[in-house]
Amino acid sequence: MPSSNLTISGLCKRYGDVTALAPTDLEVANGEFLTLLGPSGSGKTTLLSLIAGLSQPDSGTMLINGVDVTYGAPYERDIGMVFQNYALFPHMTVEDNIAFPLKMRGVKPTQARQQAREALEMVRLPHVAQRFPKELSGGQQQRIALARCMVYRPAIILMDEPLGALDKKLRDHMQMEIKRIHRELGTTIVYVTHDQEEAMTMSDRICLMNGGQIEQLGTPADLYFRPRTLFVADFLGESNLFEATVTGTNGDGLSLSLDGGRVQAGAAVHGTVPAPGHKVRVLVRPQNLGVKRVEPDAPALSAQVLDVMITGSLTKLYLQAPFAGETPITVAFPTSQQSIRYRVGETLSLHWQAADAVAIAE
Ligand SMILES: Nc1ncnc2c1ncn2[C@@H]1O[C@H](COP(=O)(O)OP(=O)(O)OP(=O)(O)O)[C@@H](O)[C@H]1O
Repeated sequence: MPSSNLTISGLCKRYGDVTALAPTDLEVANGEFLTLLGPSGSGKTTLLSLIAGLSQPDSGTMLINGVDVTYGAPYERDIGMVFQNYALFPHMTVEDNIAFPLKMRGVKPTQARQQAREALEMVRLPHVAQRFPKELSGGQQQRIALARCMVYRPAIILMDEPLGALDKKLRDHMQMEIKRIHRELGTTIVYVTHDQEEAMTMSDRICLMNGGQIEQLGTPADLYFRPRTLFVADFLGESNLFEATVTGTNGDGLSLSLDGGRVQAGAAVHGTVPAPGHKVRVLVRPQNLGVKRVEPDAPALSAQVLDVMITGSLTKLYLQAPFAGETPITVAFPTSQQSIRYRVGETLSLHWQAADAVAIAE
């Protein structure tokens, strides 16, 4: 495991009665791409501002490469920042914009120019060196902002919704560009977004925040397939949640009864194992849920088809059943000849592999 270059212990921030960040511990490894993800008001920007030194904590400590910077000024921390509004200097050329932080650090002009050109190569825009920011597209300006930030090789780059102002196509492209640059530079990146797909695509680990606290910290796959709470299950991707009662343990998983005890099924469990008799919710992702025509007299978890949507390569069925509550159940599978045979109103039985389902204690 690479050494940790950001260590946060008990960091806390209040604004009057509002706890923007409850006491929080977080370690970010050297070279890691960590994303702070969460709904509006969950504390992402508060945590990022504390790391940047743009605001001061009420308590706790923060080390960057082992140096205590808890109350240090932003310029005393070895960090760079990229924001949604590119904040380039409008009266300077692209090259001068990028060379600026180097000149501020006392690098000689010829050396600064050389490094600025290398940074422009890195973001694949060497031909715009003599243009002014207003002569660039939004995506180009954001790449220049990134080049200006990485040119002095900070230990950590902080990015606050850097792609928020770009349209979807450009955002997808810039996600790949940022990932490539991250791979090539090996710098630690702490990235803020409220877009779960962006977080899943880009991160080594996601720190999912809720109400000023870390709800779950782990790899995208951890959070997607092994959520610890209903909030995590619901926040990341489409989810089906079924009410069930624990009937026993079964290796790494649980045996469950669903639909008022009519059907038995299995599910994996993470963390504390709920005792028999406890109510849980079973999470099954749409692509892990199978459907069959109901066989007469066979016990089945049955649901009624509400809608059939063939969206090109993927078919989605929406169904309803009492054990799923008000929310329609979603089943997704590759489109085939079978897709057009499902009928609205017909009853189907649902099934899944125990390893593809997760029981979450309520
Ligand atoms: N300067 C401030 N004064 C008072 N309350 C604040 C201040 N800054 C943040 N808060 C409050 O702290 C909480 C966390 O806010 P924060 O901006 O960190 O959330 P966020 O997850 O970044 O949200 P968003 O995605 O909307 O930017 C919110 O309840 C917010 O209203």
